[in-house]
Amino acid sequence: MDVDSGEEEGVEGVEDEFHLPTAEEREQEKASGGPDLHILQRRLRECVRVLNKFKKRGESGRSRSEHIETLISDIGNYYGYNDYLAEKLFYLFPVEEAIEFFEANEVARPVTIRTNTLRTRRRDLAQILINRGVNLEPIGKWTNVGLQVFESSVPIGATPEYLAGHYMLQAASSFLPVIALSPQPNERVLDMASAPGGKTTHMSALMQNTGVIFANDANKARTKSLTANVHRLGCKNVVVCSYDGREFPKVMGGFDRVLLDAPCSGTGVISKDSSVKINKSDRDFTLLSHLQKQLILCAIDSINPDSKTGGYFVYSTCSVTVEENEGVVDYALKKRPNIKLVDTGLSFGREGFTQYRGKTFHPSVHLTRRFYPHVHNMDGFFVAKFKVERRSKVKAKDEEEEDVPMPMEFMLEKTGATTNSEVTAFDENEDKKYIEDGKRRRMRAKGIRPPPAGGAKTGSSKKTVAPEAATTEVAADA
Ligand SMILES: C[S@@+](CC[C@H](N)C(=O)[O-])C[C@H]1O[C@@H](n2cnc3c(N)ncnc32)[C@H](O)[C@@H]1O
Repeated sequence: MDVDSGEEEGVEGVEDEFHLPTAEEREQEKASGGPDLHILQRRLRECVRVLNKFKKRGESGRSRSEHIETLISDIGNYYGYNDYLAEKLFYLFPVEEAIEFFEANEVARPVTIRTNTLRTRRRDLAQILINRGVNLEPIGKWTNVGLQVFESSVPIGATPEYLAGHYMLQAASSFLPVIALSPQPNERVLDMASAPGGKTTHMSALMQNTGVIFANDANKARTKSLTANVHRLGCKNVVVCSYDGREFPKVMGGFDRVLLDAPCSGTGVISKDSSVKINKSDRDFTLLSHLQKQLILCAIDSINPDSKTGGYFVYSTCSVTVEENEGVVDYALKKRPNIKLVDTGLSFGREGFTQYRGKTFHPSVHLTRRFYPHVHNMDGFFVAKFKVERRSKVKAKDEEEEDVPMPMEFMLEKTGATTNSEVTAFDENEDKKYIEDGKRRRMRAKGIRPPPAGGAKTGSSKKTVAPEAATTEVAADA
């Protein structure tokens, strides 16, 4: 559908006849089998146009939220989403862009392949495939192994080169978390949810078949295709295993790098699997984000913070919802004071949300990256990269300045206070013991032996404790 924002005044004459149906009229419409396609198309276009300049174009007596309600319901009907998901996805974007997103989900993404550098070079692979009648081109400057297939006179998943493991049929978005993780030769790496192995085999190639990758997946049946891909692509540094990711690091730990390409709702890959449009409910998102939060902590705890070459962790999903992405990342930051977000190293992608519909995330969440079908012509995707440090180092670091300033919500969260006034109205007498303990700990950290407990002077009782001091103390204990 072509979304016309109606910026030109010339179209106003025709558009003025538009009438937003009342709730009653919409009920009647529903009862008679829903509005026909042309009415829906027109209404979608008109609602977008009105919402773009609501003050000027809004129907008198009808609110902005009435227009939005109708628009979301019409999006659901027109593109075939349940109301719940239509609304959830709609609010990710400005009005006009939301329509572009829903439209892009109706179009298949380009077919892309990843050259397996363990077996060949991209230039050689491209030449052989061109000779077989495949029309292709490098995907973009950001990858030196990807090729986009425009058309092919042979089935791209059954050429002799495919069978010999010279390439992997892989969505362009799937390259991104591996590029961000950037595993190095001779490292010990965990791919916590790895089947069918697109990312595992990519990592194996970047590590030049050295070191070791534990390719895990909880679903044993799916590890068959994982093992098959590992063999076909000639990856000799991969050990396949099947544990629930939540059993790590008990089963294994001490990794230089970990990738958690988490199980997710798949709202980024609707063009591939349109069943997502109707089969996801509120409960699914609650359960998924709960699992993702459990997995992310286990992934973080599986990393060796003393790794000489790494100490990095990447979290990714093929979903665009905030609770599966920024919400999970923010949760991990709160639960593990020894991690920080770092730049993904990816040259494109939109910044992650630091605020969303009344929720505020840690400011460093802007370092995460979002990818969209209508913007980047690839599946919807999310990538976050963390550096994991020793917990004791974090204690020492608390004496220094934070890399990223802590917003008030975080101070409250970490101090256990629930309102701003609880921090500022700090009762020094009541908390004397804790202040003393804090001072003694800081002295010990600086190598000074503190006076015996109870004997130290706490200074003027009027002196207020800076919220930062309260925060770092709690963080150091966490
Ligand atoms: C997005 S897919 C992984 C795709 C894979 N990384 C690739 O590139 O080919 C998510 C995977 O998580 C696995 N999974 C689901 N729950 C899990 C759990 N609790 N622990 C480990 N893996 C899990 C699923 O079986 C699925 O294969």
